Amino acid sequence: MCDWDLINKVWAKVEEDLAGNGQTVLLRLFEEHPETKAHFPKFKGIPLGQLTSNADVKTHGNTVFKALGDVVKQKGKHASNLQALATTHINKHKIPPQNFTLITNVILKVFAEKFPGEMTAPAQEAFSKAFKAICSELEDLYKKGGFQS
Ligand code: HEM
Repeated sequence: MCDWDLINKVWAKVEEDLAGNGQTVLLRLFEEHPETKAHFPKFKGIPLGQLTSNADVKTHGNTVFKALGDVVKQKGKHASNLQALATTHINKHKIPPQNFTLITNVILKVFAEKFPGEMTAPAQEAFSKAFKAICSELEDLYKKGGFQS
């Protein structure tokens, strides 16, 4: 069982600057795992240094975090949210599933740095468990969706 109430408590803090926090995560993902940037038609041709001031990164950060917020607010009943994400990321964006593990690990790290007051040890544990469950459910959906890398 995941402690979704604890996760939602931290998420309320994240929402104080949803776009900015999403932007930080995307930039950190591109910095730590440069191969992930190549999956984004809008960003792949732009050097990382120029992306820090790119408004589209912030807009996409907001899009990603809005969708992730919709997942955490379901408190576990997120099957239809994950199905929608899997469908587009398999068929339209063609993102290999292990990228979800990369981004969720980056999110954990960024939250621990940015929100030390909220990201207590139990909160970190709750996020870690929830993200593992979400990534494993996405992987199952990828298998069912016949993902071809
Ligand atoms: C927390 C995990 C993630 C969430 C919640 C998320 C959410 C979204 C949403 C809501 C969209 C727009 C609607 C759609 O097409 O479904 C989107 C688009 C996209 N996502 Fe994700 N995503 C996640 C992880 C990733 C990862 C790890 C990658 C690649 C490394 C990725 C690559 C893309 C691309 C290329 C697009 C299209 C961007 C464009 O409009 O130019 N996503 N994502």
